[in-house]
Amino acid sequence: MTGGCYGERSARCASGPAPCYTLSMDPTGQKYFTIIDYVIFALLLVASMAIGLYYAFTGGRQSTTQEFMYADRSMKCLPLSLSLMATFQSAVAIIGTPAEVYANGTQYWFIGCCYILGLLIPAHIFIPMFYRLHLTSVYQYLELRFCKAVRICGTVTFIFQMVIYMGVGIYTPALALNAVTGFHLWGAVLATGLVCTLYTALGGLKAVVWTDVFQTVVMFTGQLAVIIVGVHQAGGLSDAWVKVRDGGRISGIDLNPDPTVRHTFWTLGVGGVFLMLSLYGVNQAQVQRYLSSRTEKEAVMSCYMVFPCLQVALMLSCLMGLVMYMVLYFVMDMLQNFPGLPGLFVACLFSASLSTISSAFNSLATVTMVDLIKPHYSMTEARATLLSKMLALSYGIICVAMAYVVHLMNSSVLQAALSIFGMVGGPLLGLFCLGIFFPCANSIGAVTGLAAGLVMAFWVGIGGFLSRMPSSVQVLPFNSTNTVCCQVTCRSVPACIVIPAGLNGLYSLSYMWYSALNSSTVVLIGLIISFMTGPTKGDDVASGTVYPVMRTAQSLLHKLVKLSACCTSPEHTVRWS
Ligand SMILES: O=C(O)CCCC[C@@H]1SC[C@@H]2NC(=O)N[C@@H]21
Ligand code: NA
Repeated sequence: MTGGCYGERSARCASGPAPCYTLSMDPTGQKYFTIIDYVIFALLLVASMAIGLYYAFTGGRQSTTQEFMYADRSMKCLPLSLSLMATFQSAVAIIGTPAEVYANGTQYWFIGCCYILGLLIPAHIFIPMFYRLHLTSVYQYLELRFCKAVRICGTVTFIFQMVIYMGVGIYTPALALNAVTGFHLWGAVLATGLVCTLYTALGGLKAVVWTDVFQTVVMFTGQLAVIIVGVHQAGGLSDAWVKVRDGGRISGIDLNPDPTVRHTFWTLGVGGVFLMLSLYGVNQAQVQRYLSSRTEKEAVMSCYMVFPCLQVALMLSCLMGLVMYMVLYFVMDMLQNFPGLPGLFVACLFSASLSTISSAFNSLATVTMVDLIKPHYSMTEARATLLSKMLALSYGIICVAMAYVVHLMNSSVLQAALSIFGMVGGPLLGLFCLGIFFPCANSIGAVTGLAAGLVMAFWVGIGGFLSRMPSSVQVLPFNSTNTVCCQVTCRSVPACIVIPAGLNGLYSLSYMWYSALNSSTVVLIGLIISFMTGPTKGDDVASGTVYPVMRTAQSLLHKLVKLSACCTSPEHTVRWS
């Protein structure tokens, strides 16, 4: 955990920029739950389970895949918008964002600017297209536009991305809880994984959406409670503001165009648009929610309504970073005098985690069934539904195993989660953009482009990670290249990786540009290969699978010209006599 201090005041705290809170702790440095905290935490799990069971034994009792995967396409925009927001608002955001704001100031808050285009483009391009194609999975689009091989590549890439992401999602809150309260790490992982797997496998998408709604309420309540108590403890709003301002936490807008600077308005506001498109435009978990809407209009409305939800979530997370100086340690100490509040905050943490990994299980089971199994094996509806439930169960087990992998990785959670999206979500976004905006792109170009995007993603992502590892590597200056040699600390024989100076620029690219870089790589390589192997003819493309960029641009231009003409025509000009 970054920042902050506990135990007796350390030298750094005395002189550090941020005021420190000396927490009275027992020698093991942990705070303990009171009984009411455990009750609140348990209530969250029981309530989530109850919602899952309710949808397992009511309505169609989850007896068809249409109900299990798409809630019989009966969902309304309000629950959907909360569920869309909750799906990618996990414990990583609840813990990582406040820690980010505390450690580096409020620059990260500018990521809110990318939500505008990041939701408008899905609402007006991706959702109408996917909805009118009556897709059963977003990867079915790839078969319609290209061929089955491209669909399978997209599906496998998505599975890879979400399996890693849900490992981070389930591990983060358990680690935080263990670090602060001594709660058994794997006990929390298993409890979360078990409850989540059961209500997802039994209740289907309806259960996932409605538990997301309930968990969002718990999430916001928990964060709000901590902020209110935190401001109160700091002596009220004005004192809190003074502490925060004097602590240098408020950052102005940073317009530095340098793409290697980690967080600027450009990396967050522009690079973030590509991140949002990869999540809210083409990610199966979100597209599945758009497709479960009663009408296309409800789906578009639910996308619009995500905007305020995300802004509130971002504001609460950033305010927590400002008001508290150590997310969990501080919470446990500050709330210690308010029995039940530590439990509420931990319930908030696990609500964020449950609402994310349940969406991951459900979307993974759907694409595995729809894209990988159903096209090859015909089976009765009952068997297909049972198999989907078994798949959700299996992904639950994989998720717990992934938590162990993440445990071994031990990197900063917020950046890890966002980097996964950039490294894997980016190429997928590029693949869909290649199909949707470039009619000339062909299947060979699509597959090659995706492969190039993934290679670029892992090369820059891992290269960047390695070149930033200060502890175990030492950069030895050479004339034109940097040799990065592992010291004896590396388990393997010290290997020397030669990084040409030019590449250093690429490796130090802000992780917030990964989505943009990787999606652009897919489009660029995809187009080059398509032209080299014979571009697709316009009329060979399946109808409804290409967005008419030129026609839309022309009609927009036409409207603008008409608008400006009518405003400047004589009968319309106001005479100022
Ligand atoms: O799982 C998490 O909470 C971390 C990933 C956040 C994904 C993106 S960041 C921009 C947008 N705002 C959110 O709260 N989630 C998405
Ligand atoms: Na969530």
